[in-house]
This record gives sequence, structure tokens and C-alpha cells, in this order.
Amino acid sequence: MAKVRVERPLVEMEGDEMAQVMWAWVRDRLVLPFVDVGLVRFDLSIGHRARTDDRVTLDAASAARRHGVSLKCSTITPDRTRQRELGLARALPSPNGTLRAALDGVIFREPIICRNVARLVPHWAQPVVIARHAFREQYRAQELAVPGPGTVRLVFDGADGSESRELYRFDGPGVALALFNIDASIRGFARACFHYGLQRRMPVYFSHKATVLKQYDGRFVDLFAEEFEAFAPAFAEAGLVYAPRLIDDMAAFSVKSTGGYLWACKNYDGDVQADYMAQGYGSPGLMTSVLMSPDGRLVQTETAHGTVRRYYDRWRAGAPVLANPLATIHAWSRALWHRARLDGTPDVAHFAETLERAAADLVDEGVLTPDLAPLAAARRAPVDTASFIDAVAARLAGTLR
Ligand SMILES: NC(=O)C1=CN([C@@H]2O[C@H](COP(=O)(O)OP(=O)(O)OC[C@H]3O[C@@H](n4cnc5c(N)ncnc54)[C@H](OP(=O)(O)O)[C@@H]3O)[C@@H](O)[C@H]2O)C=CC1
Ligand SMILES: O=C(O)CCC(=O)C(=O)O
Ligand SMILES: [Mn+2]
Repeated sequence: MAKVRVERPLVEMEGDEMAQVMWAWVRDRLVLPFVDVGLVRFDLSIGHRARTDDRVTLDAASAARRHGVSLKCSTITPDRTRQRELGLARALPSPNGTLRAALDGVIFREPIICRNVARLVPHWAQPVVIARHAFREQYRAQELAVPGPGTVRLVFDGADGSESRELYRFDGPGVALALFNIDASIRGFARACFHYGLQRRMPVYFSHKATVLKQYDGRFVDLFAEEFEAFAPAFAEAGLVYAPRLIDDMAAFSVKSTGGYLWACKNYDGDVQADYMAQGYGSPGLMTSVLMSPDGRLVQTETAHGTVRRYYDRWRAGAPVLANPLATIHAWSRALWHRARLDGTPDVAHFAETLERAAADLVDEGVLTPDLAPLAAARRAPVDTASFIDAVAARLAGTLR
């Protein structure tokens, strides 16, 4: 069987813990035996990021911009406990924050719906796409541990003068946080959501709290409305709607709705809602994630779940690996699929789709990791991660022969 040739390389970013173990298995057993692809590899494991003082993340971001298509395994973002545990000189920033700031754009997160897997929320019959603005906010905020009495201010030094506003006069210690966004990125976010909604034939809702954050969230609402003007005729023709909605209303709606809409979320809201929805659809292992620049030329696929540390600790204690590798498989297949779209190579796209189908067919036949087994109608004894991946490899080899 001749390997499928991929003309241009993929930028691969390795990560940490259980996610990295699954990542390498998927690459080595499901991709490289079938595909001849150049991989420009960066080791974003916490140890390597620490040794390079995070230079490697910046290098990976430049390579991702240069080559267009990249894929990223989940990585540890150390909090202070982890920093101590790992003996790090400093609490390194989130590599996702760094990469997303460099690529800008929108993360589209969509659950894989398997016929054989019942949803935890049973009436979620159609997928919901969480379109998460990937630019800044909590992921590039300025935080301040206020040591004692004093005043925290927001200061703007403009070309035509300055403005300073008191945030809070502290009587004692506390904390403060400053977030920002820029119009150009918000407009790009809005356009990307409207394009995606039209493409997928989905209504678009943008969730906000402009009743409280009148300037900040209000700006998003206004810019979405302005950008929508150009899309309104196409939406009307397709029988689709766009509406801004308060985030609490949207959260309640998401539970009672059957799905089939695009939910545009600010960065942090999208982080939380995507995991909430992933679990409601069955498992964090079912959530796919693709970051796309507004013009569609830069794509980064990733696993939306974390490094699955609880499973990693059990594995290191001698238990089998039991995590669900579907999101990892999709990170690889979708990266190849977008490479094919940008390179105009349908055989590569065909391979990516065949890989996804091989995995989905096995799930439908009841070959399931333990997270999905209790939700399935047709099921056998749950399998471990390596057995699932090997079964996909065998199915793939049979189909491609
Ligand atoms: N994209 C990224 O790079 C991300 C990185 N992180 C990092 O990951 C680390 C661990 O974070 P944590 O909060 O534990 O989040 P995780 O998503 O890694 O895991 C939380 C829980 O979700 C379930 N889960 C997640 N993925 C899978 C899977 N593939 N198969 C089966 N179950 C799954 C498990 O639940 P159960 O135990 O109930 O079975 C697991 O214990 C942190 O260091 C954090 O910084 C976190 C999020 C995203
Ligand atoms: O960057 C991080 O630390 C977390 C990322 C995350 O939770 C996500 O991408 O959903
Ligand atoms: Mn998250």
C-alpha cells in the first residue's frame, strides 16, 4: 500500500502527560504508517518550555504562521502548586494563550456525535458549535496582587492625552485584573462566526453580559451588529438568524435546546462552555477543536481537553491507559484535512475522512473506551486506549488496501 503524500509540512506541537502518550500513539500508529508527511516538530512539554524559558512556544508560533497548518497536543499550564511540584523557576504562561495571540482567530469546538453513544443530556441530538474568540482577555491579562492599602487605577496614555480612572481604593491586601480587546479582532471574530454559521446552516448567537459590562461587552455587541449588516441578506435567504443574547439566558437555552446552532463566546466563556457541552454530549474526549484565522489561511487543530492527569498518575502506577483518543485522532485528521484544503490535494482529505470514519464505525460497533461504554446502546467490554487505536489502525489498513 503506497503512502498518501502530503505536499507541505504540518507543524506538530507535542505536549504533556496522558495527552502526549495518546498523541504519539495516534501519530505513530494511525498517521505515519499511512501518510508521507513532513512534521516540523516542537516539544512543548513543560520541561522543555522551562529549559528554553518558553522560547520554544514562540518558535512554534512563528512556524505555525509560516506553514499555515499546525496541530497541538494538550499542555500543562502550571498554577502555583504545579510550579512548586515541578520545581519551575517561574509559572510559565499558558502556551495556548501565546499561540492564540500569535495566530489570532476563532476556535471552533464541536462535539463528535456518535450514533451509538447516548448524550448525557439526551435531547442534544444535533451538535452545537462553540465559536470561541481566541484573542487575549483572561489569557493575556495583567494581574496584580495588591500588597496593602493603596489605589489601583486604569491609565490610558493616548496620542492626544491621557485618561486615568480609579479602579479601587484598597484598605488592605487584595487582587486586581485588567483585560483588553481590540476592535479589529472582535470584527474578525464576528465575521468568522457569520461565515461559519452560513457554511454550516446554523443560526448564530453571541453571548455577553452587556447589561453589566456596558463598555466592554457592549463593544462586542455593537461590532457584531455592524459586521452582521453585510451578512443579513444571506442569513435571511438561508432562513437563519443572528441574535446577541445575555450569557445566562444562553446557558439556560443551551440545556433545553436540541442543538444545531453556533454559540459565539468570548474567550473565557468559550473555554468553560465548551467543556460543559463536551461532557453533556458524552465525554471531553469527544470535543474537537480547530483554531482558524478570519481569512481561513491559518489553522491549528488541538485537543480541547487537558493533559488528563488523573489517568496519567494511574497509568504510571501500573494501570492501563483508559483515556478516550477520539479528540486526538481528530486533531490529526482535521490538520491533514485543512492541509489538503489549502494545498488542493483531495487524496489527503480522503485519508483524513477515512481515518475519522474508521474510528466512528468502531464506536458504533461498540468498541469503546470506558468513558463512553456506559452511554452506549451496543457495547462490548470497554477497551483501553492502545487497543482502540490498534483497532482503528486495522480498520484503516483494511479500508485503504
Ligand atoms: N488544551 C490544553 O492544552 C489544556 C490543558 N489543560 C491542562 O491540563 C492539565 C489537567 O487539567 P484537568 O483540569 O485535569 O483537565 P483534563 O481535561 O485534563 O481532565 C479532566 C477530567 O476530564 C475527563 N477527561 C478529559 N479528557 C478525557 C479523555 N480524553 N478521555 C476520558 N476522559 C477525559 C476525565 O474525567 P474523569 O476523571 O472524571 O474520568 C479527567 O480527569 C492542567 O495542567 C491544565 O493546565 C487543561 C485544559 C486544556
Ligand atoms: O491554556 C490553558 O491553560 C487552558 C486551555 C484550555 O482550557 C482550553 O483550551 O480549553
Ligand atoms: Mn478548557
